[in-house]
Amino acid sequence: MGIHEKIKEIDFEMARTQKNKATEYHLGQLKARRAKLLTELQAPAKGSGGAGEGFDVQKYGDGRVALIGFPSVGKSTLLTVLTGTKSEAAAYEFTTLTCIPGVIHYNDAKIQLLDLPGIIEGAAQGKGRGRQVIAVCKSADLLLMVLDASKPHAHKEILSAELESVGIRLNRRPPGIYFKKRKTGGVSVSSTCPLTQIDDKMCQRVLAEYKIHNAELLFREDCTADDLIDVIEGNRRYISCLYVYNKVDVCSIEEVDTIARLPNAVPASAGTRLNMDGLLAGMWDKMALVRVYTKRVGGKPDFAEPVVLSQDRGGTAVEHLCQQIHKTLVADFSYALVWGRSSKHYPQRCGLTHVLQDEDVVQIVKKKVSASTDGRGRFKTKSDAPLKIADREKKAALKT
Ligand SMILES: Nc1nc2c(ncn2[C@@H]2O[C@H](COP(=O)(O)OP(=O)(O)OP(=O)(O)O)[C@@H](O)[C@H]2O)c(=O)[nH]1
Ligand SMILES: [K+]
Ligand SMILES: [Mg+2]
Repeated sequence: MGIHEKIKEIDFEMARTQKNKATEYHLGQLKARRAKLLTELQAPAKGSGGAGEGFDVQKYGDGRVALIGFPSVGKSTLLTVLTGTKSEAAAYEFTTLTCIPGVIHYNDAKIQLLDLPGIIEGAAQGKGRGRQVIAVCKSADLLLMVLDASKPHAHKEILSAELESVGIRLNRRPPGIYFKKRKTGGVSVSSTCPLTQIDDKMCQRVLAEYKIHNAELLFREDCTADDLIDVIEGNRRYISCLYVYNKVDVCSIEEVDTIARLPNAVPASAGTRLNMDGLLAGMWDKMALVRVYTKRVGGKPDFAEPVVLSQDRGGTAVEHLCQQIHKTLVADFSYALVWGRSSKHYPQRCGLTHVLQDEDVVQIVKKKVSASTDGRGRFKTKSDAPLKIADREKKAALKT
């Protein structure tokens, strides 16, 4: 029996099992079995390398945003409008067949936008170019799920379910569960809050499905069996998503108003350039990029080209700033002076762990390099330093 049939069989069994106290554990076990099969299904086919021909696009800029949606919802039109890179748009489905990259210049940052072929129900199981599209989505920092505002809103749920089934979690954080396998001692479950959706027995049944009989579990939230499965599987991608309801030019004012009130939703029309600013602003907020302006001793901050940090790409602490500037800077780091939203006083003297905020100005002070070392210290030759002091004394003597 193939994996698809096995999944279908489990779905059938889950559908016909009544939900009650007695079947609860059995259902939990089935969920785990299903999750395992889905993971198996995603394992790359033998011999295939990365995302596939036409989809291996190099990362560029400070963040990557992917356009995902059904065919002909206006993804390519949107790419062309936002980036100026032309991606063929037409009234027939599957106009786009590969991954087309463009760049958005916004708030001094460069954001890579990727146009992709339309995907359809069943994409997760390999329909159309589903697999390749999903692989690209997994590499993105933000997804723009493009929906046709004039079409049934159920499309959003169908697409979300497809992404869910390949381990992508939209607008969610990893569950607050500490999980560690042990050699002996059985399964120990503890929690820092009341658990209303899962108990010891359920944990044991789910773990047993993964042949784990010794483990420590600590719940920091009121989690479900699905959350536990996500943590055990460990391969989930937590990605932010904006729902772009395109083609609102053909909707009534009332419909646009309803859309605008939905969470994470942006009404827009790429064809008529409606609310492109709102879309860019929404994107910027979701990406939570942190622009840091560096400043040399005695100089002005470099406001032309910020170093852009993000939680999705490593982190936003001083340490991450140093790593982005130069690979040896962390080793040479003494302290940083920080002006801006993250500092309590101007400037604040900070260490490597200090978390920066958007538009902070930072001056990095390196450890004193001994004068005899190479050119990266303040003094090039041994004679430099004493000479400067002597100069200062000479000046002072002249003044008096
Ligand atoms: N009315 C209206 N039509 C639009 C809008 N944006 C795009 N279209 C039209 O919708 C059709 C599909 O646009 P595309 O940009 O090719 O859509 P796509 O999602 O890239 O399609 P595929 O690549 O085939 O998946 C084209 O005829 C566009 O002119 C819009 O805001 N309003
Ligand atoms: K199209
Ligand atoms: Mg297209």
